[in-house]
Amino acid sequence: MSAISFSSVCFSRGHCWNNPKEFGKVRKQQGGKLLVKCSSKSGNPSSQNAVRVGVLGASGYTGSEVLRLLANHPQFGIALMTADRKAGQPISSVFPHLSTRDLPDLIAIKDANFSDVDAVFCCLPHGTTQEIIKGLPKHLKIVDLSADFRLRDISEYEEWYGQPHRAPDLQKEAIYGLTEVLREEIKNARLVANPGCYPTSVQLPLVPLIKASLIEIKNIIIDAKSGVSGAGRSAKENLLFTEVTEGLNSYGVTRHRHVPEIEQGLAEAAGSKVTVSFTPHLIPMSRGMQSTIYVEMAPGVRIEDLYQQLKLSYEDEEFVSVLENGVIPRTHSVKGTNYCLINVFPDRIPGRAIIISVIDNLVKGASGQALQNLNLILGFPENLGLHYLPLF
Ligand SMILES: NC(=O)C1=CN([C@@H]2O[C@H](COP(=O)(O)OP(=O)(O)OC[C@H]3O[C@@H](n4cnc5c(N)ncnc54)[C@H](OP(=O)(O)O)[C@@H]3O)[C@@H](O)[C@H]2O)C=CC1
Ligand SMILES: CC(=O)N[C@@H](CCC(=O)OP(=O)(O)O)C(=O)O
Repeated sequence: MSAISFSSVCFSRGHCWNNPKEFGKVRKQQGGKLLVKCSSKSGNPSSQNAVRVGVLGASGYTGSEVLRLLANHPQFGIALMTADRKAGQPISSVFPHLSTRDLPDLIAIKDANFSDVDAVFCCLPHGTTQEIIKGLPKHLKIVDLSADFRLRDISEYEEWYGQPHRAPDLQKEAIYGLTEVLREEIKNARLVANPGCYPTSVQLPLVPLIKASLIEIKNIIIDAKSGVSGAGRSAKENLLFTEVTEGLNSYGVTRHRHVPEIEQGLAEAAGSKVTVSFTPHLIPMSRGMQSTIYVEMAPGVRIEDLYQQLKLSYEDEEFVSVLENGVIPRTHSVKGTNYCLINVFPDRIPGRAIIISVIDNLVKGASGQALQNLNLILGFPENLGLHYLPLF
């Protein structure tokens, strides 16, 4: 990263954004000074100005999504990509849709040389990640997409993940990466624990409402649904087409490992313990996630108060939008993008509200938010490389 100058270089408007409003936002965010330069070839690791990025677990779904997003990033070049079973293979044989990019072959982590790498996205299964990150050189900035550093209390990690935490010192250093909520802390982090997909979709609507004491912190019910890519790419019987298609499958009923992560974030917003009822479901689509959340409003609070609070909280946020009154968020509208769309509706039971939040589990729920976080850590505009319209 030493080759990068973060100041006084030009910003090619045509290449980076085509939306003058967004361009204006970046100017504002950077105090009117344009800080980065667009390289002519996205994702080119040899670019003189590129931050050299490693993608650990590039043969998995979130890893491949990082590769897709980085193809549109003017400053991050891919220096190395690792795999486990697929080590030694070119990316074209693992993900043919990425074969048009000039990318390095997949290698095993033990063969990776990080001396020339600035930052890594760690897209590995939880449980294996702690040991791997512990062994990485200290100069690396790390965004970890697994659950291994999300729970501040390591005894809680052991309880929910069924094994003792293997890097307690690193856990103390890790910053939880819910960007819109912890932006300032993330800017100074070396290791960011990127949130889980369900916890992202739940905390984004609930944190501002809890902070403003507009909803009760008891009786929160979360009914959540995920596309099948949420379960990763490795083969499992319950993920076969025949098991998933034309049906709805509840899982993790009464005890899903995202419960402590959700409760941790909501408790921080409330300043006291919060418990939630949470049931996830697998639905027959490849990507996308919806959380339908049932809450009790605080005494005297009206649905309009919830709506206005959410609007206010996210009015300056590019990636979280509160829809117009009455418009129902749909997973179609966020497919392939880093957006979270939210809306709030009055329940027919007086005093209760229904909140709907949608994200793409692989983007805002994983690789997109991870890129948002790495942009922040490295001092770039946080939306760099994240301008995608929905695939619908
Ligand atoms: N999928 C999603 O929507 C989300 C996932 N996450 C989290 O992100 C992480 C990655 O998820 P996802 O991409 O879906 O998972 P995948 O199963 O699709 O990919 C896992 C990757 O890790 C590699 N790998 C597996 N075991 C090892 C090991 N022992 N040592 C080194 N590399 C290994 C695999 O290599 P190979 O294929 O070559 O064996 C593959 O590249 C997980 O922790 C997941 O929980 C977070 C939010 C959302
Ligand atoms: C559909 C599906 O199986 N989804 C995964 C969650 C994906 C995710 O966010 O997982 P991490 O916490 O591991 O990062 C699950 O329920 O375990």
